Amino acid sequence: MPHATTAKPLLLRGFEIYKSFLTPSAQEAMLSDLRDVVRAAPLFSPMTPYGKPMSVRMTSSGTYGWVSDRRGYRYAPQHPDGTAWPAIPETIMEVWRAVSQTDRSPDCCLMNFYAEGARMGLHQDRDEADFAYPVVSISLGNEALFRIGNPERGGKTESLWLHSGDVVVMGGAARLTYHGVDRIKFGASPLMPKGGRINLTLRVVD
Ligand SMILES: O=C(O)CCC(=O)C(=O)O
Ligand SMILES: [Fe+2]
Repeated sequence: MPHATTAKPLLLRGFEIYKSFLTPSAQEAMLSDLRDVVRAAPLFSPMTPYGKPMSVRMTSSGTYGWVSDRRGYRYAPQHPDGTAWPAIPETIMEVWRAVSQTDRSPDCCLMNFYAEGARMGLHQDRDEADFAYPVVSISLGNEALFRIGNPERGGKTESLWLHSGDVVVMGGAARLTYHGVDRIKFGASPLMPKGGRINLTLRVVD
């Protein structure tokens, strides 16, 4: 498995943060797989139930993908264009197997694309059936200011910059901890010369 380190993660409010988990060549291999995913399941701009488009563009791989429209947020077995989601690439599955501490496979790999100005408000990931399974997050491309709150709404928060190749495990007592992305440092990066950030989250859905 071509990741740089399995050294002990940093712990921040129960989130396990593996800095530089993926080597530059592992990131390149993953990005190449993601180009195939996007060809099969194009990025789309989800509508919030309030009728406002989200600033990130999204797609998924796996048995389920995450969709959002005026009917609300949910996991769906098909892309909005009606086709099945492509399989989760093996380069991504390897990360899950290395850090998730479960034998269960993920059902969904949600891909968020952050263009200039995109962000994600503080939220909990709670559309999954069983919160005993972690959510595993992989960052590629531009750095993101990631904010971590508390298991309940409100209270003090802490932020850190996530870099390309970093992996975060949101599990255990922190599985329902609020988190979000305040901003990205948009610009050319070695991995993505045109700029932008990709975040992948692996999830057990049902
Ligand atoms: O982009 C990130 O780092 C976090 C994404 C996220 O929280 C989500 O997709 O639920
Ligand atoms: Fe999330």
